[in-house]
Amino acid sequence: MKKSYLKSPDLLPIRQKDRKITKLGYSFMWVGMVVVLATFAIGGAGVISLSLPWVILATMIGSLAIGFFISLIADIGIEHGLSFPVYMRAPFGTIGTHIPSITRGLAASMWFGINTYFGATAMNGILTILFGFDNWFVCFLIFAIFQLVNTAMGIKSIERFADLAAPIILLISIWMYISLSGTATTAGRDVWGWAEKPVSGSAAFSAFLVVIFSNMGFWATLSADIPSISRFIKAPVNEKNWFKRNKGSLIGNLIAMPLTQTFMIIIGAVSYIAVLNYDPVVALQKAASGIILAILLLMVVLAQWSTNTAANVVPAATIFSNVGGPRFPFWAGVITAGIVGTIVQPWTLFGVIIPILLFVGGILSAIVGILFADYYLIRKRRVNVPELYEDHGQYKYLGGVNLAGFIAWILGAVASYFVPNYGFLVGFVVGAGIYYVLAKYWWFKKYRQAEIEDPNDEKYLGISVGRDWVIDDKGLESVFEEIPNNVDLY
Ligand SMILES: Nc1ccnc(=O)[nH]1
Repeated sequence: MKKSYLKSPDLLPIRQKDRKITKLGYSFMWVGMVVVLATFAIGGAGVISLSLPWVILATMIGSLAIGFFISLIADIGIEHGLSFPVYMRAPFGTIGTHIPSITRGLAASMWFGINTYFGATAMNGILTILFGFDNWFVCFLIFAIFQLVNTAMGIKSIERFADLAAPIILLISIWMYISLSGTATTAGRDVWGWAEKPVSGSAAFSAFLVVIFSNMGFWATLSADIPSISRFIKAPVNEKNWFKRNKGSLIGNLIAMPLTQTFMIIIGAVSYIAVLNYDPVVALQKAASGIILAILLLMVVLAQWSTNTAANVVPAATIFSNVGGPRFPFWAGVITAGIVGTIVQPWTLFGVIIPILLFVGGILSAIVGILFADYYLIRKRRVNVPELYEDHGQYKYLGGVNLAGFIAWILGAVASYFVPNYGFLVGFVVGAGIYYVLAKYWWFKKYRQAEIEDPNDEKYLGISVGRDWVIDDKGLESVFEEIPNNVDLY
């Protein structure tokens, strides 16, 4: 029997028994994701015009805010086990999903390349110290392959690496903080009071906003496609309370992430204050040497690695596998992400990272707004999941495209582009507002949606009514918790 293009095996809903990420594991994944050289850049850029306490305050506000949005969207993965590109078939259509999701896939691949490049320079530094070997491009290729293999081995393998790397990373970063603040003091600069070109009044306010929205834009990527990860988080069955059901994700998003993010921003700032360069690889090379430097550089390698697998390769590979159809499994998506991330020549991108972050944050924030409106406001968390996998089902709309989603996305992205200082919020509000009105009063009047017409819990909810969505080649079955696990239905 010919398989539907929409039924890639790696994109089917994740069942309860296959959800393997624990609360603690997810928090470790966040520590692993947050510690990455690009995070330091926000701190370093911040202390150019603001003193460190203000940069910290702005970071806490920004990362808590984005953690809140991440948590909202993560419920799609937790409730239904759906990944980002598959859920996006609802607000954008079974074909339309590809345009916004490839946008995100490209951003993720670029990040992969940037992070791999900096990891490769650190690895090169280590090999130079130990063996006198010096060729960063060879290091780039080797490092890329290690990370891709780690990702292709699946989400549990990523978590295991984070469990190992996160504690090491944290310990070394404390050490890094101490040694860099020593360097700053020696240079006669007070870590807690210094700013390179301090500003005041409205310029200070707008610098404060830039730090808030850089932090939000930074993780805006994950607030869109967190379902691709959260679908693997263990969650309680039959739990109607949103907070209790999402506990595994909330602790990571609202505690582990903001705390680590703030700490890393401090390190980036301190390294800028110490050596006037927010690339800690450079800062470290000025502040240490020999075997100590090699250990510090090892931390950079681990940090880049644990960010890349979870935050970049998983999302990109999930998306590419969705584009490629059932013959294009997750691992093929992983390889694609690696190739794309290399050919964009990421070593040229780091200098323009803050403007890119704000820009991409804006584009993605409209998508987050649309997801929020579609999932919570319009469908009220009920989803006719089997139809997401049907070529001619209710999400086909007009030739596979939901125009309400596209119009809202374009207007939201444009709006956020014109107010870059408030990028994420404007994109979110405009995207959500326009989508809500268009979808409710126009599109879904034309294209009827079963879960909106009949918002039945038993039919359209997932884990909170004990359901595992099971998509079968032959049709549309779903299995309830009442059926014992050991009965093989198919
Ligand atoms: N999605 C991402 C955001 C920030 N940094 C990354 O490496 N990836």
